[in-house]
Amino acid sequence: MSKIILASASPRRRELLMQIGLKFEIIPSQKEEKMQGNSPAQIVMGLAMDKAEDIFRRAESDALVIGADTIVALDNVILGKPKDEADALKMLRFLQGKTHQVYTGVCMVMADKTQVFYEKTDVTMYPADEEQLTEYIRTGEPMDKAGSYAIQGRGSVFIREIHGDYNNVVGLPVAQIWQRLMRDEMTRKIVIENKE
Ligand SMILES: Cc1cn([C@H]2C[C@H](O)[C@@H](COP(=O)(O)OP(=O)(O)OP(=O)(O)O)O2)c(=O)[nH]c1=O
Repeated sequence: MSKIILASASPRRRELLMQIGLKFEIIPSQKEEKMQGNSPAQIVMGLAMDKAEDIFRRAESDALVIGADTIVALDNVILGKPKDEADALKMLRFLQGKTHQVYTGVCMVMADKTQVFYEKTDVTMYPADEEQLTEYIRTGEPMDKAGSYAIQGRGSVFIREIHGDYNNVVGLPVAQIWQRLMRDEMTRKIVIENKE
């Protein structure tokens, strides 16, 4: 039986993959995240590949390893996780009142096949003043999130509209992952073996 391994330390990703009824192991990649590429899509796919391939090298040869990375993009500026609270405030000031894109890259590695893809979601924020943003940062929620907000948490108060896959914003486009797993005979078999 082939194992499914999620190469991620993110509790959001774990929950989303559990939500679609899969059994899997978690082995987070410790690899330093180096952004490379000319577009947000290329960057997230590259980072997802780094994480998945790092874990695949150490896994049993018949494993299916899934890695992912999420970033926020607006006007050619790319936002990852904030370095500190001042950085989080800068990001939220920039995003408030505007529409940005959330990109999650996914890489699924198997011995004889690798699939790399991404999903993009448009997110529009309400305008917010300095006091609201500072108060939000004080909750600590933004600190480990790309773009310094969590749509699934208190950050939801800033969200006016989204266009696209909600789960993609939270960190894993499970619908696209599922569709791709079902399309391929080999991965479909692995899913059936690893159903919860
Ligand atoms: C925009 C947004 C991001 N996020 C999260 C998803 C990701 O966990 C995080 C972006 O950081 P990532 O570097 O993509 O992932 P991670 O470091 O949390 O986990 P790992 O590399 O081990 O897989 O931001 C939310 O939870 N809600 C949101 O609304």
